Amino acid sequence: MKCYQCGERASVKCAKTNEPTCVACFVKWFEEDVHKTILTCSIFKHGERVAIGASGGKDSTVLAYVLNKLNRDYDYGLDLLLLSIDEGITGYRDDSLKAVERNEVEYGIPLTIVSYKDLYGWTMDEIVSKIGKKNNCTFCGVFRRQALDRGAFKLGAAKIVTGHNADDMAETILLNVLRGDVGRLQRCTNAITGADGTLPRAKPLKYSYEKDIVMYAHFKKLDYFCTECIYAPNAYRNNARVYVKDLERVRPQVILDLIRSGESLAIRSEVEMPQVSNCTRCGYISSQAVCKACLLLEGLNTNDLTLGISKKRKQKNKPEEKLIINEAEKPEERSGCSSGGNCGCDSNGVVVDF
Ligand SMILES: Nc1ncnc2c1ncn2[C@@H]1O[C@H](COP(=O)(O)OP(=O)(O)OP(=O)(O)O)[C@@H](O)[C@H]1O
Repeated sequence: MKCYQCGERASVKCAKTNEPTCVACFVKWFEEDVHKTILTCSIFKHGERVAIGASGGKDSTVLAYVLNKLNRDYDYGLDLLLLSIDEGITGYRDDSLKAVERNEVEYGIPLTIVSYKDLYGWTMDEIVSKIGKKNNCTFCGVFRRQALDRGAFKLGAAKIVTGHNADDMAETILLNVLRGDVGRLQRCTNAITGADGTLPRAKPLKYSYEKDIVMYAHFKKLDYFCTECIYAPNAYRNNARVYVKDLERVRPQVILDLIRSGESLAIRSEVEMPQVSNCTRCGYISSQAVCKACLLLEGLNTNDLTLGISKKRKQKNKPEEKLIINEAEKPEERSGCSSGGNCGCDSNGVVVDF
């Protein structure tokens, strides 16, 4: 087979375009594709300080490498920083952070590590030994989201970028449809979120297929850590993942189509959305008087492990949300994980935006 770009011998099939290509053309195409997303979604302003959420996994490693390259090649003028959150998971995060530390040296991007232990007084190992594996993703996701914000704020960053990819987006859209979570369904496709007062978060890989990311990391010999979190149980998200992968085998275009479907949905203007203010305890942005991280923390410190988890407690302030395509349904109350990524929590604790 010949490379569809240069006519030389093809050695790989690009997952997103389904075209045979040679390594050199694939690498160039992948970088240009991310550049195109950055431009069309107006992800950066020239001269911005940007914190890259660096977990040491494939996505954020590719993101850091490609952003660093595009920043030089296209003179974005970005001041790039690596920001890692150490959740305190022995045998998982400690190993993946070693990969980030090596990349700090290799890419010449300064790294800051913020730990749950320092911020909250608890490691995930300690939390899991107290609460067990059920709901632990809720704690981890809520804490991580806030930790990334706090770390980036401390660094003076104007924006956080994460390695969420097109497959993540497609799964998340599907999960939000399956749960009827229309508020998140509307938000989860945005390339930039955070208009509600938190630091803006951007996803430059939102149109990049996971298979292409893995291929790029392979061709560029990038140094990353490749293991699932030891505390992720059998996730409801995994069903969506398997389903999307099955569909992708039949029709690769399905991932992009799902994203475009999600992007096209809108909530009717008269629907009331949560009002955002500041947590009365920690000052962090929150749609409740006390933010979820403070509630969870209080629960841990007072042995009331339903605090911030229990559905009953949460019911009061949840606004009604309706999807434009369905007038009648009010979404079920749900508590849950805010990891927004591949957290792996089950259907008791689910939050599926980023
Ligand atoms: N501990 C962390 N520190 C900093 N950023 C993180 C951390 N965990 C996740 N992120 C950010 O959130 C994104 C999505 O995280 P998720 O847990 O879904 O992992 P993933 O899809 O396997 O990504 P990766 O391959 O980068 O680990 C990551 O790409 C990264 O940008």
